[in-house]
Amino acid sequence: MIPVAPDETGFTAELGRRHADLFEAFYQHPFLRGMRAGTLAKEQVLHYVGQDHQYLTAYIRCYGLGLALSPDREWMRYFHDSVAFVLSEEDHAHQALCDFAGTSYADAQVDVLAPSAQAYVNHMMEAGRDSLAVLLAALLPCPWTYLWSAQRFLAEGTLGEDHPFHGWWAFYADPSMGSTLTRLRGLLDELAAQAGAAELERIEKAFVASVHHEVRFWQMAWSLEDWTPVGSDS
Ligand SMILES: Cc1ncc(C[n+]2csc(CCO)c2C)c(N)n1
Repeated sequence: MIPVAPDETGFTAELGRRHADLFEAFYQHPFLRGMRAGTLAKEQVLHYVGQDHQYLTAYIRCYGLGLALSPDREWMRYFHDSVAFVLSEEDHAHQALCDFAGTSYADAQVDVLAPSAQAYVNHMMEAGRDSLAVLLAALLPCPWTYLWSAQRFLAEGTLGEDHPFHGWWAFYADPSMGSTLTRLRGLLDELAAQAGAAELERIEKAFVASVHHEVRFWQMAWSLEDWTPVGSDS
């Protein structure tokens, strides 16, 4: 299953088609399989929550970079609304995971980003030093992979109210998530239509790197990645 409907046109639709294999790798990663089956260990879920809260903080900063690059007030409104959404809403998704782990959100907080989360954050922040279009391309896989996965899983019809991660899946399948994604793709389509060949190449590179980082974020949580020196036994 690919993340683009057959009748969709435009630059981001082509991006989605060209890199559908990476979206599939995201969906099939053992961590997300475990989110579907409800079989993850509590420590894996908590590792994800702690890292993801930090990731979202960085994501909000990137919206701030977008605000600084905004050519007009319409763009500013987009970033303003987006900051407000992540700042006040996205914790709800984490809450469902904390409930599963029997931990408070406050206790799930960490102050050090694991290597893979740090690499993703660095990539997005760096994209914000290029152009508005490159920044949006780096930010796009975040809502796109989550929304597409949640809608795909819900369409399978096996998500009951009693699923341990019901709140998390329902949050990302919500129509308000859909409008965030549609808006972001529309803005990037607009910018891409005016971009030259060199910028288009950087846009695609930034997008592809972020989809890779999304898959690696699962791997980080799945393997409880931290800064223990690689190859040591402890
Ligand atoms: C690693 C990681 N990637 C994507 C999301 C989902 N997400 C984060 S911000 C945002 C955009 C608007 O809310 C979305 C969909 C996440 N939580 N963590």
